[in-house]
Amino acid sequence: MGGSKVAIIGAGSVGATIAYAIMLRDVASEILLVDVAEEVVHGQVLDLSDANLITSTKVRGATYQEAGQADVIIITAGAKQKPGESRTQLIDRNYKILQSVIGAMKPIRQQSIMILISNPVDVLTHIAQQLADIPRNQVFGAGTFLDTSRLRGLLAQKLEVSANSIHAYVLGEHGDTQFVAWSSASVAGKPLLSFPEFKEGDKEIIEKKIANKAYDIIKAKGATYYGIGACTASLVEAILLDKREVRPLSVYVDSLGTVLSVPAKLGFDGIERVFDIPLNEPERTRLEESAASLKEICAKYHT
Ligand SMILES: NC(=O)C1=CN([C@@H]2O[C@H](COP(=O)(O)OP(=O)(O)OC[C@H]3O[C@@H](n4cnc5c(N)ncnc54)[C@H](O)[C@@H]3O)[C@@H](O)[C@H]2O)C=CC1
Ligand SMILES: CC(=O)C(=O)O
Repeated sequence: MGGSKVAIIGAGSVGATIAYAIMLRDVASEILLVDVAEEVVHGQVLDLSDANLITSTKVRGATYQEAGQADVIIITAGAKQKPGESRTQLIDRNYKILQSVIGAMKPIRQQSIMILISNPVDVLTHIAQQLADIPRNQVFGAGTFLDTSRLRGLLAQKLEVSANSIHAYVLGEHGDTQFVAWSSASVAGKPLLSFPEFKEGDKEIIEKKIANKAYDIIKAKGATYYGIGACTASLVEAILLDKREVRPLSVYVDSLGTVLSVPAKLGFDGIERVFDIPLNEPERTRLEESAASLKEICAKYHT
């Protein structure tokens, strides 16, 4: 493991929480923090380095150029939603920030893996794939991994089994057009919809709760960061340890001509395979609608 460097661009709430979660997993030798707010980087480095007794991961401030040479580059720089604001409403501000951040890191090391977190994550991933000058399968977004964690948490409570033992995905946009692939959800090889604890009416209630969760957290405390911190640290571990985990991630889907979340295999080389998950007719329609809505936004930002 010696020598793995993870750069985090944007040292605000999300960037610092991702750094902290990576440090607790002890999978990287060094974390490089970059932010336009130098005082924020200074404070985060001082604070995070106090965890030194329980981790061997070092943390320091760095330049964009150093970050561009890291093994994994995580982009969290940018504006966050105000209460009631949608993720897509951030696009104008965060497109400009992404352009300047990628430009400042260039030339990016050809083997680097880039993970997009800033919102709207699907659109920004698409743009980053065009700008970064590294292979497309090495640039992906956290997508609906966090929403899927939210889904499995709710199902775990209902079925009284561990969230890890539930196979179910939120797919499409990490945003308002996302949907749950109920028809393929299962526990112990048994379709979720066949469990007596799970009622038809639960689908709509659960889907609404997941779609609204970020809005509810932002209304209550201004930002979400623990969930994405934990999810992103596990993605970094999957890359550095070549775990080949299957996660719903923002990837380019050839058949849809855009970037959105479908299950994908993640390992040392980045996205190593994109899976064509079986969907019923209404779910297929929702995936296509999600793609159409993202394509409309992406069309305005083509480089
Ligand atoms: N994909 C996901 O599941 C999630 C995405 N997010 C997104 O993450 C982003 C960050 O959220 P927070 O950390 O809460 O915001 P924050 O405001 O706490 O931090 C953002 C940081 O970006 C920095 N920044 C701005 N322009 C920069 C530049 N050109 N170079 C380097 N740093 C720059 C700011 O100085 C600030 O420190 C938002 O877009 C938010 O919507 C948040 C939670 C989950
Ligand atoms: C902010 C955001 O994208 C989330 O918590 O899902």
